[in-house]
Amino acid sequence: MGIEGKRVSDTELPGGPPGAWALEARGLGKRYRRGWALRDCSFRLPAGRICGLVGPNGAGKTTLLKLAAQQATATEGRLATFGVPAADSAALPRFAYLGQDKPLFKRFTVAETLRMGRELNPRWDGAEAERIVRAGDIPLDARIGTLSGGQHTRVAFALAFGKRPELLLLDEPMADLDPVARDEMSGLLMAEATERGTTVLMSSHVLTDLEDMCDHLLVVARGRLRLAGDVDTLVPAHTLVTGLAEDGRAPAALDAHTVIETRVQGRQFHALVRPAGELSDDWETAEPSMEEVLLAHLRAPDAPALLTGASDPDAEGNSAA
Ligand SMILES: Nc1ncnc2c1ncn2[C@@H]1O[C@H](COP(=O)(O)OP(=O)(O)OP(=O)(O)O)[C@@H](O)[C@H]1O
Repeated sequence: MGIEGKRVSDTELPGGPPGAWALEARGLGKRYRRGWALRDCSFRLPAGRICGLVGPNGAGKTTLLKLAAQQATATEGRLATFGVPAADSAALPRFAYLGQDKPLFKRFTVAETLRMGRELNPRWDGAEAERIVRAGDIPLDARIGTLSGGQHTRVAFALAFGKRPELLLLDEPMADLDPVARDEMSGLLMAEATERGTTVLMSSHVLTDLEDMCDHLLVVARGRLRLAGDVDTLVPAHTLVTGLAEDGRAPAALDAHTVIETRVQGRQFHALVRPAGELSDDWETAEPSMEEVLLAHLRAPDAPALLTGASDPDAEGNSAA
């Protein structure tokens, strides 16, 4: 992708065989009649990560998930799931997709829905699917059309988990769950990832959920990838800087660094930067939280992109595939 920002060199991940990447995109783009929903998107998502997919409304998150889930076809570029082209039928048993609308047959009962899951999926884990449904006190003989929004979501989760996928693609999965169900589902997701090595790619606007759960991030804005990498390399690549403003503006010396966002309040400026060397001793510095980094990038969608470590397929030493 046309990255003008700097890249942080890899510290942990090797180039790895193609299967090491749950997803690998190269120059991926999707154009609808109104224009490009996603463009020039290149990244790798290492297997086993819980990845938050973040971006403003209309950024291209659902489009990316749909391309990975065979719900849409790419206009340009390539996307692979565990080294298999994402549009290939061989990729089908390896992922489960929970879209925003979570379509289920309204006339089916919950039991019939789970039975359908068993018949369609060779690796079906009926005990797990039923456990998830029962934990929400949902009667197995209830028709899907009579369930509340949150109950409907729980059954959709049960279907997705029951499939025992290697990659879970979730589009704002928690949106209509109550706080207890949210907590339970996020616990399930984390258990899946740690116990089975399941990779999760999950879009959400709830930054606190992402901060609690995710160890990896993809940030998109205006159809372009803005951030990709492990939280513990992406977040420390940024610094919060506070100091005295000069003539009501952030000091010119700040321009030596990659400035994501600046604000002036009274006599002081506050900035989030990616330091390109030593920061002035005149300024106070602090490590930002993940939420602070994400909010700054959401407010500044045109900030230079950053892909850390093995996330960047075009970085030196990462171009094995
Ligand atoms: N089927 C479609 N036909 C035409 N345009 C579409 C279609 N689906 C998405 N788009 C457009 O593509 C762009 C990206 O949409 P997408 O749904 O991927 O965004 P998003 O990041 O998931 O947004 P949100 O956070 O609001 O769910 C938007 O401008 C949207 O209007």
